[in-house]
Amino acid sequence: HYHLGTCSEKDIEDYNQMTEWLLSRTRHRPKIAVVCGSSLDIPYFPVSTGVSGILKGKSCVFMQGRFHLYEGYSLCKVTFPVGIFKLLGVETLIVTNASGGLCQDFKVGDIMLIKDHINVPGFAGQHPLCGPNDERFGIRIPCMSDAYSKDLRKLALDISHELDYTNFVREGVYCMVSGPNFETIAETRMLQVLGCDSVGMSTVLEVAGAKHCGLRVFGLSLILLLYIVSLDYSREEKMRAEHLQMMLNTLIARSHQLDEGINVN
Ligand SMILES: O=P(O)(O)O[C@H]1O[C@H](CO)[C@@H](O)[C@H]1O
Ligand code: HPA
Repeated sequence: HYHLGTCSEKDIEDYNQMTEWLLSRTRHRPKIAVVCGSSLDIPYFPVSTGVSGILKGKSCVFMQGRFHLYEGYSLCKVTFPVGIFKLLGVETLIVTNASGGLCQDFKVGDIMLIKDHINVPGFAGQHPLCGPNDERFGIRIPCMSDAYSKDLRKLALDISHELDYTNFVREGVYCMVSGPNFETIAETRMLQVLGCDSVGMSTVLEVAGAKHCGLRVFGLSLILLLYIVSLDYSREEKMRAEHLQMMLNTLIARSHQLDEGINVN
């Protein structure tokens, strides 16, 4: 059932059943959940599959692929896995995605640590937390100003130094659009003006859900393509200013022609 809007009684029942089902089938009690976007593939896994296991000594649950709004899933469905993670006892959510670079300093292949986001569907009322608040998960109006854990970002930056990755690890603001088309040039310019460093069609809804239920969030975005619409108009502006001045001067210089014309008529 595809609907945009809040969770129904049935969805809440789904949460409980799914959690029970998962807990009964694995001895793992993961504290970390990883949503693998297009940038991170678990080999041999069909789309939107979950798996839990031990990675580097830590019990983790992974989700291969995710639900996107543009696929027709409801907002509730998109954030459903996050609620499940919470009920499973997860404390930290790691989200990854592939996005288009808007920041002029970025290069294709850069890894952007997400420091903040802009929720474009949210501006249009398409927000997974709209509707009656599910108190099991969190408060009615959650704070979103510190959605991406500062500590985890600091740790990631330290690690990028240790690994000698600093020339391609960046930090930036991720913007979610609903898709499914890539952005027009005018939209790209708009997003750049709004302070977005990259744009994609996911992640933000999951993060809003995660923040609502008190998960610590860390986000990584792989820059897959670059929008090369330059915002640097300074040279052109200068040229145009000269041209404008020239036009004005010429107009004034020739204005007698107009007067003469009027006089003639
Ligand atoms: O964000 P993930 O899931 O990585 O997917 C990204 O890749 C798709 C576009 O190629 C869009 O869905 C975009 O959001
Ligand atoms: O350029 C993009 N725009 C939106 N979504 C994307 N996902 C990967 N790249 C992009």
